[in-house]
Amino acid sequence: MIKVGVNGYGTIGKRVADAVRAQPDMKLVGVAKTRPNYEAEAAVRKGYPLYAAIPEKSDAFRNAGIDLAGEIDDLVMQSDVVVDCTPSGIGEQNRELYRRYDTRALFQGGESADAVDASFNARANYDVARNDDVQFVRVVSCNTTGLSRLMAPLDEAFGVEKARITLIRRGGDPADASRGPINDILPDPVTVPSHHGPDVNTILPDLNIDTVGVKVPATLMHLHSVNVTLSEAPSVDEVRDLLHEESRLFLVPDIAGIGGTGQLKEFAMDTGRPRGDLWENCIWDESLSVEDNDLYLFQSIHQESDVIPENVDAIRAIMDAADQQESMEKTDENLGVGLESVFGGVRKRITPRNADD
Ligand SMILES: NC(=O)C1=CN([C@@H]2O[C@H](COP(=O)(O)OP(=O)(O)OC[C@H]3O[C@@H](n4cnc5c(N)ncnc54)[C@H](OP(=O)(O)O)[C@@H]3O)[C@@H](O)[C@H]2O)C=CC1
Ligand SMILES: O=C(OP(=O)(O)O)[C@H](O)COP(=O)(O)O
Repeated sequence: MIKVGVNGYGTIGKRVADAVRAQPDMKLVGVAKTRPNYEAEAAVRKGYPLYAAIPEKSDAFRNAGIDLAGEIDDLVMQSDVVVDCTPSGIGEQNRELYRRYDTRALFQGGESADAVDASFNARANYDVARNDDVQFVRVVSCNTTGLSRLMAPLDEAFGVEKARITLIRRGGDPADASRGPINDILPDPVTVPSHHGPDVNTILPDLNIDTVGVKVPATLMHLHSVNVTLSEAPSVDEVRDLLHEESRLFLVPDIAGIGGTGQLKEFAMDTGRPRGDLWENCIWDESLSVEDNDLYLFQSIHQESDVIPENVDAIRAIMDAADQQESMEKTDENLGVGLESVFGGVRKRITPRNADD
């Protein structure tokens, strides 16, 4: 049983805590927060032991009538792995805390690649974390996760000569009031190519990729306009079959009438996904096209949740508790990852286990 602590219980941290609880081979030791706000209340209601992330602020919890299980040092001592989900840049400051107790730690995309021993994506480079010398691993950002998951199978099957991606980035998360209201369209970053390409190269070092980013007044999901020049010229159906086999790529069927991210999120909520989360890349099936060697498609990324299964797999990888296929299948099964439309014509995914049937 892997004992897991979550330091930082916000957009990502609360989802990681729920995902860890859903894994039979993991035990959630507790979650750490700095203040007794509505998210702390939710943690208590879920029965998650609450720890004071900043010991000097412990009284705020007691004064609010919330019993603490301890302070952050206690959480770190009791955990095999801590998933640091603090705001960008704070994770790096916590490294000494984890080192003090020889506790492995996962960081998120807001931390620098230089602050860790390895950057991680389960589909593209799972084994990079399975090394005794690796104490700190970064689960790359939502955009880099979405790009790595797509590029890995394309490169393996057809070879990628050059990828050019335009990222239409949401302006902020729905609950992130500090960044709204938003009313502009910004080249962001204005410098091109953007940081996303080099970030994908922390996962796929040899991939030839250029990215540009804009920010728009939206909060629900990111949208990627993808062009990939392949070494071969596959048919659209060959590309479709390849992508369909990937559990974390959802081909949005045209018959579903899903025209945008709002309807995608509605679909997720209608199907009973917790918080309306979409752990998968959502690729518009109708957008798939191949012109000579050039593949084009649109995909949407749910920034608040696509990194969640990646964190679960990174826990097993950093503990060397499972290989890539075993971990991804276990994560997908226990979390419920792998959207399939109920509409006719959507073939059952051939998983490695089924492939021999
Ligand atoms: N949101 C997104 O779209 C994505 C974010 N990420 C990355 O995930 C990380 C977390 O982001 P996100 O969840 O959005 O951030 P949030 O602001 O939603 O949550 C961060 C949480 O950390 C807590 N916190 C603040 N300071 C500390 C501290 N010193 N010690 C412990 N906890 C603290 C805050 O809780 P409190 O109320 O207690 O202060 C807050 O709830 C960042 O690196 C980000 O780049 C990655 C992918 C997507
Ligand atoms: O943290 C994120 O976005 P944010 O910094 O706009 O909140 C997401 O990880 C996306 O970041 P990216 O667009 O730099 O990949």
